[in-house]
Amino acid sequence: MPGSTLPPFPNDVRTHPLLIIDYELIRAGDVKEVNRLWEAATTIGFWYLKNHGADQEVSEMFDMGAETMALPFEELMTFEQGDSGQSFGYKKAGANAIDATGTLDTVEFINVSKDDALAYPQVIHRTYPSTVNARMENTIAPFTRKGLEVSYVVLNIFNDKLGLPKGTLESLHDLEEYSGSETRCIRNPPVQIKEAAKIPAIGAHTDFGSLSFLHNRLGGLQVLPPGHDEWSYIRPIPGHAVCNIGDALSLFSGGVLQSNIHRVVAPPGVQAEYERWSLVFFTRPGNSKVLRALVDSSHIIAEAVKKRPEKNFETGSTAAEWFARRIKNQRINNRLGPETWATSRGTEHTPTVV
Ligand SMILES: O=C(O)CCC(=O)C(=O)O
Ligand SMILES: [Fe+2]
Repeated sequence: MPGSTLPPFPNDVRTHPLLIIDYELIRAGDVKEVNRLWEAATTIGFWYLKNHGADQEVSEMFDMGAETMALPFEELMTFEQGDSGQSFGYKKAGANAIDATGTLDTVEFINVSKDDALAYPQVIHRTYPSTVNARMENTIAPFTRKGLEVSYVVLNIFNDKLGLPKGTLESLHDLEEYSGSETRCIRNPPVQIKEAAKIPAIGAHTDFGSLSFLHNRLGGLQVLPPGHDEWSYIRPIPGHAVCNIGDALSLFSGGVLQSNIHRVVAPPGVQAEYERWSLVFFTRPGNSKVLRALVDSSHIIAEAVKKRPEKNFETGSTAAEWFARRIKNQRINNRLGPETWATSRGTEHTPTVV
């Protein structure tokens, strides 16, 4: 289980360094630290976050994940996401494609909606396995609140830097509006045969929403930094979250904020022999919000859009539609051919390396 003695991340694999941002400093408005966050957000869209104060919540969420994945498979399957584009619920390994040819993913995960977590015992979107219910109020809701708190701090900084009227990004992520925001606890089994280690566990993608607050114990997360043609690992650092920007913020900001492509492969070296657990809180816009560059509210965004006429920042899609389209078309049951994969894509460029 996560937290037990795990072998260290090896030193002989390619890694990409990320800026380490101090949450306490950005929360207090430290100008230098805010500028470092802005640099990370506008170059690669990934950074480490330290001093986030969520260690206890994270550890309990991993316990929730382990308890849930230990339930009988048949029971978990009664809480499945399904094929309609709904994200909340259980996803078995092999339910998603990881590429255009329909190769299957190897991870199972449990997604819990922020709306269900915060309203519990009221059911907003769906019901969950008993292990999730048992920890809804004491584990999942506190982690959800922590993820949202971090996101609002970061969103308000971006709001300022983008020259948007006060509260614009926050209102696009109105706590009161139902949204695709969710927690996800992921389990990837150890690789049995060496060959399998070469196949990604989660295929190359950009995240669907605005901000992701990710916690890793073992390696396996890789990024393809802008201008690079080789994947690099992100080295997990104990107590540090990895934060990244998703499609929605990239679109709202006219591409100023970077939604970078990433994937998950087997952990490197001897770490491959261990189960890989990861945990994410995804902050996504309110369901009704239209994904488009906020050109009318910020001259910075208007200028950025003008400079990139080849890019479409007018999706004509609400956050709910964007999200459902991506989820639905990566489900293997919905696959008709490579075009289904293409329909599941967001703002990511097509990587030329595999
Ligand atoms: O497990 C990880 O490290 C990353 C997971 C991820 O990229 C995702 O669920 O979107
Ligand atoms: Fe991701």
